[in-house]
Amino acid sequence: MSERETLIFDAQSALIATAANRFADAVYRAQQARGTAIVALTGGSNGIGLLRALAQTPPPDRPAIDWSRIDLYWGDERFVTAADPERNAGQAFEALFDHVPVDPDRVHVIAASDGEFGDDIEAAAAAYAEQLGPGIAFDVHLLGMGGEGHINSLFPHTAATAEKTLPVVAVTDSPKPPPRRITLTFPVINRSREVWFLVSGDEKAEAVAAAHRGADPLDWPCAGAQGTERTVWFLDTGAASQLPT
Ligand SMILES: O=C(O)[C@H](O)[C@@H](O)[C@H](O)[C@H](O)COP(=O)(O)O
Repeated sequence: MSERETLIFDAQSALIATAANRFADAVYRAQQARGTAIVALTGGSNGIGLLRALAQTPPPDRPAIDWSRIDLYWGDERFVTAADPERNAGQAFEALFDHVPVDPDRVHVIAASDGEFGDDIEAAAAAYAEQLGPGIAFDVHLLGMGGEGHINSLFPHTAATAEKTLPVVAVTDSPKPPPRRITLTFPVINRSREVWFLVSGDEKAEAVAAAHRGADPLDWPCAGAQGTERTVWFLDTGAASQLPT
């Protein structure tokens, strides 16, 4: 039975600090249980803030992360050139992975528009699906969320959000720029053991409330993501402000 946990913090910094401690713990538990931890990362201020926090010296009660036994994937990526500062992967490397000993063979970035597949976004999406392999289950899938409820590049009332089979799709008309993106879809997100939402700001409150009342994911994509074991909402008071008390 999947559990939902909703944690509310006074400040974004406290949200990120707690998420970082829980992340280290989840990685440690996964590595103990299965030898490796498989995680899906997200961009945005909280997703990158979490990585920055993990780059700092850990507090004494946080387990040290064995970076050599972690498989890294991304929930979505902007289909821009490798050097474009908009790339989630580039931001993640700058924040953390340039500074810790990850195994390059376990870092699964989504292709850039000047990468192996050139400008062929469909080929890049198909290659990412190959990299995931059949039946992948992330130990933790991190998610940021937009004010209209988008997660990864799953926007309201779009084919990507309605996708029921393919694990990865190309988006070519994203309502939020840049228009071209590659995203994981619900069939793979919802095989994750744990799904964590990292959400701050009043402008996210309506979407947070919609997800908590079980709205239609086509209207509010955030309502469609759940972990098989646990779904955790890390919220600041602004983002939580429309939840029933
Ligand atoms: O791909 C994008 O355009 C953004 O990265 C976006 O999906 C972001 O992750 C969320 O809007 C949450 O962002 P914040 O954490 O900054 O609120």
